[in-house]
Amino acid sequence: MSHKIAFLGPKATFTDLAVSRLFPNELKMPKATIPDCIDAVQEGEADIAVVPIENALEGSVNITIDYLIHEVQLPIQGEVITPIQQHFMVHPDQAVAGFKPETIYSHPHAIAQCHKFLHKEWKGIPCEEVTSTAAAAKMVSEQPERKIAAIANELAAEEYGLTIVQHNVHDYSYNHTKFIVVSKESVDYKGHVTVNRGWKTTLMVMLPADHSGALHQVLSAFAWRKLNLSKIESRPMKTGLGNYFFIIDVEMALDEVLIPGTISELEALGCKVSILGSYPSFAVETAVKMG
Ligand SMILES: O=C(O)C(=O)C[C@]1(C(=O)O)C=C[C@@H](O)C=C1
Repeated sequence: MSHKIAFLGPKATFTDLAVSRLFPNELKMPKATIPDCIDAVQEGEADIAVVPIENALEGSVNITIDYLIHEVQLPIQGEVITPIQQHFMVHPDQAVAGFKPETIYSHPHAIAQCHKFLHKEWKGIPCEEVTSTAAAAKMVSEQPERKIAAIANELAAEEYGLTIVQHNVHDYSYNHTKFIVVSKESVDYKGHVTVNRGWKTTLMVMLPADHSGALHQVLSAFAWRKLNLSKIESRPMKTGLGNYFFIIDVEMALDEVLIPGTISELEALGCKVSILGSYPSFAVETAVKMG
């Protein structure tokens, strides 16, 4: 039976491209926002959600982290890292010499990945944030009479019939985004066309209040066990200024000794710890194009 995969739509977002690589033969279900994707899994409408969590230029996608911590607790069952290439595109009717956009539309992360380009080429032109890069491309395609542009990927230009005026407008050549796979059940990755980068375990750690040196002690619990951390990030608890939790990625699968031992040590320090997932990590090496 085919799985239903909720993803940040509409068709031809970067998330759509990531889904096509990881789950080429499953049924795709576009959703308007990241919380909608996660809700679809929680409510049983979809089996799996694929949502962006971190970009190499712009950092974390906070809504993904916050929604999984504060609203809907679903385990992370995988991650995939894909290259991101942003292009500047317009409706073919507007692709004429001397075109100057009145407004440029895209997803906030995409706009942030192209700040230098926007500052240099289109200083003073307002950028408006929409729910995804493909939503921006779709909008531009539906309003041929307006002098507007979108920043999106090549597939979105094809899908919505736009003309790419400038390719690769992201500010740094190493531009990759990490997407996570969220599901109630463990996920079978047979058939993926990606490189397996090993396993990871993601923990959420809340430090005890007013405990001097707590973060140092937390990190030592990993350090003396020689557990390699690939990410540590703090996010507000949303209970008061200065109250934060930490998301920690450990570069190994959940075992029976080292990670449980670390968690016991952290709990003995007064921390609250939960395991957000233990999962395989994949990478797509070349810019993705759907076949
Ligand atoms: O708008 C899209 O195409 C998305 O898939 C979202 C998103 C993001 O949230 O970071 C994904 C990858 C890129 O970094 C830009 C935008």
